[in-house]
Amino acid sequence: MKVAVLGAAGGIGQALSLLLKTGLPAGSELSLYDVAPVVPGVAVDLSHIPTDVKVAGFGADDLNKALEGSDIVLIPAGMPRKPGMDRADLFNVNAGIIKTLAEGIVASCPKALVGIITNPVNGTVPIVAEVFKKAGTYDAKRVFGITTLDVIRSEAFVAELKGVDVATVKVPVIGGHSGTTILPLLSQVEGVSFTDEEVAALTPRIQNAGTEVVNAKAGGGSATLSMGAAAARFCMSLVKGLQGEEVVDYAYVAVENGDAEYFAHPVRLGKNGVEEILSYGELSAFETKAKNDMLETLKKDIKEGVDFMA
Ligand SMILES: NC(=O)C1=CN([C@@H]2O[C@H](COP(=O)(O)OP(=O)(O)OC[C@H]3O[C@@H](n4cnc5c(N)ncnc54)[C@H](O)[C@@H]3O)[C@@H](O)[C@H]2O)C=CC1
Ligand SMILES: O=C([O-])CC(=O)C(=O)O
Repeated sequence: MKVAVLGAAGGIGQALSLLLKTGLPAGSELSLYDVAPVVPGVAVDLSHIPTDVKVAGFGADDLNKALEGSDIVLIPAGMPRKPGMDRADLFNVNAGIIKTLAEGIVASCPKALVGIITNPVNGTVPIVAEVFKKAGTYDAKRVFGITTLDVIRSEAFVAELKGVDVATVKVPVIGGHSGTTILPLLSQVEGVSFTDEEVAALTPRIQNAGTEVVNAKAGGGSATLSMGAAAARFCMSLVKGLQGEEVVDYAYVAVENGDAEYFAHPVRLGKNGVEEILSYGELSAFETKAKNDMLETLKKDIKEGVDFMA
């Protein structure tokens, strides 16, 4: 199994790479790529951890070498937010970065499963899909926007609020990955119930959790450690799927006849990436309204990504 991390020298990239060095199956290869000159050092540093995962670092000119033969490519490359910015404000800077990296994937590992972390995820995922379509290598089953951070935050906040063991909490989160497009389905959380007031307070807390971190870091970036943990967890789901295990996880994927062209759903993962897009089930009246209210924003975000490549 070869996993490439593009943007590996950044805040997310380093945390994620550490978790993959200690968590990938024995015999795996971890390929670290970044334009920052520190990346070979990150690889050397990680290589001193005694696990059976081989690490190599690749600088700016070696994207193709970094990607060659990759089964999974995770992309946390690009600029993070500062206080006062929305994720959408990152589009102009990050769209070009994502396009270049997607072109590298076309050239070097067109069959890889690709997990996109770079914001705004609502728009960067369509860019990657459009690059692959242009090249004739697009397979909707292999392209994922990673929304796992919304899921793990929901688990943490629900466990905290209800005083239950966090290991037992499962919270479906659908939609997109910014503001109101993030829709946690609290009505479907098993074993606990919420008052209307709790739903009305917890839903926006989950939706604004990224901003909570951005403000607390006071200009020093956005979530990196929790995102590293989230991306590592999602990567392990992809790995298990590739190894033939049946896994269900949440991700922002292309859906036919869905709420929008891309929408986070529960998906059954397997050897080809998405084996099946599962229904998100029944929504409460609160969730139905929240979903209907956010679709215009989500569709606009998606269109921005598609138009960038037109
Ligand atoms: N999907 C999600 O839930 C989340 C997404 N993010 C997003 O992830 C991205 C990265 O965030 P951080 O790691 O905090 O930023 P960072 O600034 O710490 O790291 C970004 C890295 O990307 C590298 N980079 C820039 N252009 C590149 C290129 N063309 N090729 C390869 N590497 C390149 C930089 O050199 C840097 O090392 C941001 O866009 C942020 O908004 C952040 C948190 C959660
Ligand atoms: O809020 C941000 O800019 C980073 C992010 O996507 C998150 O933490 O969910």
